[in-house]
Amino acid sequence: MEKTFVMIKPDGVQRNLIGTIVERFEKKGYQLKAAKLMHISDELAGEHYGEHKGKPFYDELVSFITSSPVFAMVWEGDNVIAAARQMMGKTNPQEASPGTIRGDFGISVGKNIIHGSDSSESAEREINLFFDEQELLQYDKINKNWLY
Ligand SMILES: Nc1ncnc2c1ncn2[C@@H]1O[C@H](COP(=O)(O)OP(=O)(O)OP(=O)(O)O)[C@@H](O)[C@H]1O
Repeated sequence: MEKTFVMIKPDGVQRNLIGTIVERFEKKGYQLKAAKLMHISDELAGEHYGEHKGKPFYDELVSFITSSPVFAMVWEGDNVIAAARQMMGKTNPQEASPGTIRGDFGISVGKNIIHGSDSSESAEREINLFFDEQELLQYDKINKNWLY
């Protein structure tokens, strides 16, 4: 089963959008494997956004993502990496379609509410950056107690 890393950025947390976003994923049938409200260190921000080092918006990106807590999650399900990107919408909220998370709530390309892994390689890398293996719920091991 595929897994992806999704993170509600400081603007989404501050605007009380955690519940709305989690609900959108649950309604699509994806399962939450792990979640935590956390503060990103400069070091973790540098690792997470390493591919953008040297770009004109890099400093602004790191200072924003470390400015106040984010809500980090791991979601599991068929095709969840591509599905999450589709649910998020285009990077620039002005170009994102209505009905997508960024289209409905994003303000600017910097304050665009949410991050989601863009490939299976980045999903694995990002999940390992933010979570320890034992933080991920193993549904197959708890299935006997699962009610629905
Ligand atoms: N021109 C820009 N000015 C300001 N911020 C930008 C700009 N381009 C990208 N960003 C920020 O950097 C993040 C990473 O950029 P990237 O091109 O990887 O977009 P993305 O893959 O859609 O976003 P994310 O990686 O957050 O899911 C974007 O989500 C956005 O917040």
